[in-house]
Amino acid sequence: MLGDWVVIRPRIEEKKATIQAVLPRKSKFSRKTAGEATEEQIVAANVDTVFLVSALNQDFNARRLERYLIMAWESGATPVIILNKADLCSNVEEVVAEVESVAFGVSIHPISALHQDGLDALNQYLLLGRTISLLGSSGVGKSTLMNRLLGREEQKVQEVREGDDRGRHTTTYRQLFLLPSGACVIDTPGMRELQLWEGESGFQETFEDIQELASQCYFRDCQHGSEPKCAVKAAIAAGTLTKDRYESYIKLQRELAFLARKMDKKAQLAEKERWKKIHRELRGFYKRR
Ligand SMILES: Nc1nc2c(ncn2[C@@H]2O[C@H](COP(=O)(O)OP(=O)(O)OP(=O)(O)O)[C@@H](O)[C@H]2O)c(=O)[nH]1
Ligand SMILES: [Zn+2]
Repeated sequence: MLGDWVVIRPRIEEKKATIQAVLPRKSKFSRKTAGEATEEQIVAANVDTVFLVSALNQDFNARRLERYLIMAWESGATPVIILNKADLCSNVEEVVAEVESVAFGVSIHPISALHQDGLDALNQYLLLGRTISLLGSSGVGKSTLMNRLLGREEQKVQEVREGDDRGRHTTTYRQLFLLPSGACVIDTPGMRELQLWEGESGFQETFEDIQELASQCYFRDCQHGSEPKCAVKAAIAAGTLTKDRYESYIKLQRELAFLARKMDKKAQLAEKERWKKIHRELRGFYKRR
């Protein structure tokens, strides 16, 4: 898996190396496999820091950022928000304040990859042995930033050799870059197509403010509908919680619940199959007696 740390045994004469062991993963980015099946597909492993890149010349989309934050927290990596194209924005501080209001305690760095402004602030994440990854919509400047970090225009693609437990080897070309500082950057198309997957704990962290409010509702199982003494509704009325953010919370909650139900169904089917097989085997066993 892209990002895995492995123990290798060099075979000097053959100019080859064998993977002896894969170290336990600290974090993983996964997505649903395409299509109907809800299977987990790991896209990248051991990412320490994920740069959530957006562009300051586009309308800031708080809802999209919330999704990205969920994925980042869920993966086990630490999210850092990069606001690129600061050169095209006249109210950077205003936007930073707006971003702060949806991303509690997450570091925010306005930069211009094109003009190499503000990049020094990123050095703290690019330490020897650390792995970072870039996540963000098309056109926000991820490739430009990558090239700046690399200190060269050309992206070099490293070959990653993987083996599965059957010992069969497949060679896949993915993108893992080594920076001059000794940090690794993972830039795979897979990271760019991430979909929500089991975002439960990431969801809790992203919507900490609403969770906190909900804990103050009079009824413990308050649905924030027609219940009296609802802290969530009170906050919306008072303007301390925006309606948009609350609606986004509800929408993402539904999405996650839907995913959970789908996975549940799959688990039930698998259990049924398992019992069918056991019964078949038992029948065979009694017949033979
Ligand atoms: N003005 C300005 N333009 C930038 C900056 N960074 C990138 N760009 C431009 O934005 C465009 C898109 O940049 P890319 O680096 O290709 O964006 P990307 O996120 O890699 O896009 P995808 O590969 O489609 O995901 C290019 O024309 C860049 O020159 C910046 O800081 N300021
Ligand atoms: Zn309530």
